[in-house]
Amino acid sequence: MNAVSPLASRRHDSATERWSRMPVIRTGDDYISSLKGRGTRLFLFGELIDEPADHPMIRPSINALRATYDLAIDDPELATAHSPLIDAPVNRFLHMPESPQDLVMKNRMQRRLGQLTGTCFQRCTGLDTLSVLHSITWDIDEKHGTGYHQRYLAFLKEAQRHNVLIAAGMTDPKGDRSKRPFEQSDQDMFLHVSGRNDDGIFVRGVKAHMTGGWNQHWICVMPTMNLSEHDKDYAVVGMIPGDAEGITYIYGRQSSDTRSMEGGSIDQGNAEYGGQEVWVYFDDVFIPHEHVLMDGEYEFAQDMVARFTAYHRASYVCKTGLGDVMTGAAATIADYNGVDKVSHIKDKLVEMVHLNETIFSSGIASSHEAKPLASGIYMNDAMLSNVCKHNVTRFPYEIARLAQDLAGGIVATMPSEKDLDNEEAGAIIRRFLKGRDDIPTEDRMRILRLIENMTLGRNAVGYLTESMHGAGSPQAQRIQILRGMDVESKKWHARKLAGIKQA
Ligand SMILES: Cc1cc2nc3c(=O)[nH]c(=O)nc-3n(C[C@H](O)[C@H](O)[C@H](O)COP(=O)(O)OP(=O)(O)OC[C@H]3O[C@@H](n4cnc5c(N)ncnc54)[C@H](O)[C@@H]3O)c2cc1C
Repeated sequence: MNAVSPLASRRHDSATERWSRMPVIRTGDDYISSLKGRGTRLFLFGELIDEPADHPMIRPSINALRATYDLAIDDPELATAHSPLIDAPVNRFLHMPESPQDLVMKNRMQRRLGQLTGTCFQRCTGLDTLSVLHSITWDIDEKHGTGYHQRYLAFLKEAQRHNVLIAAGMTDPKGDRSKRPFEQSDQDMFLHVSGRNDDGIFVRGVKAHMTGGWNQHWICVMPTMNLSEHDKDYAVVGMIPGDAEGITYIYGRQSSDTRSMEGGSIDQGNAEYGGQEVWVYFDDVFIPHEHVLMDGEYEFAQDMVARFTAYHRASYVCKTGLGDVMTGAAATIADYNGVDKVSHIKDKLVEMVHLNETIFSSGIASSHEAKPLASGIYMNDAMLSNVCKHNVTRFPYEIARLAQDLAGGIVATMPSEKDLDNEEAGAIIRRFLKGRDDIPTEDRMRILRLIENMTLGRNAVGYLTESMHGAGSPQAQRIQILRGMDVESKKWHARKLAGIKQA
C-alpha cells in the first residue's frame, strides 16, 4: 500500500505555500474574513454551500470562535500568554503549558468563555492537540531518531504568528466496534495513509463529529485508539489546511437548528452563539513531509490518546461556564415567576452550584497537580482530569433537570415569536404568559427559550451530549480510572488499620 502511489502526480502544494495563503489574524473581524472565499466543499441539507461563513445556521458557531479572539483583546491577562518560541504574546489557545499555572489560567479562560457564549466555543480541542504533540513528537524522536519535534515546533511557530485555529480530527467512524482498523471490511473506516510520493503522504478516510471542523484553518488528523503492528498505516498524524484539495465537509444537524433561519431572536434561545460539528471526508488528501508528525510509529498511538485525554478531559471545565449560565437562567425564571424566595427553589439553586463547582474543582485540581514531561511542557494529572470529565458526563444533566423543574412546563410548550408578533395572538400571549406584573412577557419568554436552547435545543449539544461523549464516552474514563486507581495500596492501608498482618 505504501509504494510510490499513482496519486503522486496529483496537484499538491508545499508547506511554505500552505502557510503563505494563511491569514495573519488579530481581531474577531479578521477571523470572520479569513473564512471567506476559501472554496471549500461543504454540504448542508443536501446542497453545496457557496459561502458557509454567511449562512444563518452556521454563523452562530463562527461567532463563538470569534469570542476567543475578542477575549484576547478585552482581557489579555486571561486570554493571552507570552510565547518563548516567537518571543511575543500569543492567544492562550496557542500557548503550550510551561507550568501548572498556565493550565489553571487556561481553565479560567475556558469557564469565562462558557459564560460569555453559553455554548461550545470549539477552540479547546486544537490547544489540547498541540499540547499532546509537543511531548509525543519528542518521545517518538527519542526512540526512532526521527525529526518530528522540530517539524512540530516549526508548525507551532507559524500557527502562533498567524494566530490561526486548529481542529482536532481524532474520532474515526469505527464501523464494527469489535474489530481493529485493519480487520474492518471497509479499509477506510479508520483514516490511513493511502499513498506516498517524494514530497509527502496522502490520507484517506473520515473524521467524525469534528468540533468547529469547518470554522478552523487547519485540521490535525490523528489516531483514535491504540494500534497494533498490522495497523501501521493508520498510525498517522498530520496537519492539513481546511481548504486542501480532496476534503468534503458534511454539516452535522443540531436540535432546532433551523430556528436560526426563521428570523427574529427569541425562539433561537441564544441567537448569537452556537456550536458546530462536521463530518470530514479526506479523499487522498496530500500532507507534505514538513506537516507529518507521526507516520507508522503505531506503538505511540495509545500514549497519544491517553495524553490527549489528560489535557482534554480537564478542558471540560468549560461546561462550568455554561453551568453558570444555566443556574443564572433558572434563578431568573424563578424571580420572574415570583418564587425566588421560596426555600425549595433556593435549595435547588444551591444543588446546581454544588454540582457545577464539583466539576470545576476536579478540573482545576488536575491543572494544579500537573507534572512536567520530558519534552519540557506540563500535563494535567490524568486521574483528576478523568474524574472531571466523568463528572461532566453526569452533572450537567442534573443541572439541566433542575433548570427545567424551575422553568415550568411552559419551557416546552411556548408559542412562537411570530405568534407574539401577531396582533391578535400576541395580545393573548402577552397577557397570559406573564409572570410577575413588573416583568415584560417578552423577557420571560426569552429566558425560557434560553433554558430550552441549553437543555433541549441547539446548545444542548454543547451542554449535554458533548459532555457525555466528547473526549470519550463515560466508559473511556472509567477504564482510565481503573488503570490509575492503584487499589493495592488502598488495600494495604485498610489491612494495616484493621490490624491484619501484612503479606
Ligand atoms: C458534540 C460532540 C463533539 C465532538 N467533537 C469531537 C472533535 O472535535 N474531534 C473528535 O475527534 N471527536 C469529537 N467527538 C467525538 C467523540 O470523541 C466520540 O463521540 C466519542 O469518542 C465516542 O465515540 P462514538 O461517538 O463513535 O461512540 P460509539 O463508539 O458508537 O460508542 C457508543 C457506546 O458504545 C460503547 N462502545 C463503543 N465501542 C466499544 C467497544 N469496543 N467495547 C465496548 N463498548 C464500546 C461506548 O462506550 C458507548 O457507550 C465529539 C462528539 C460529540 C458528541
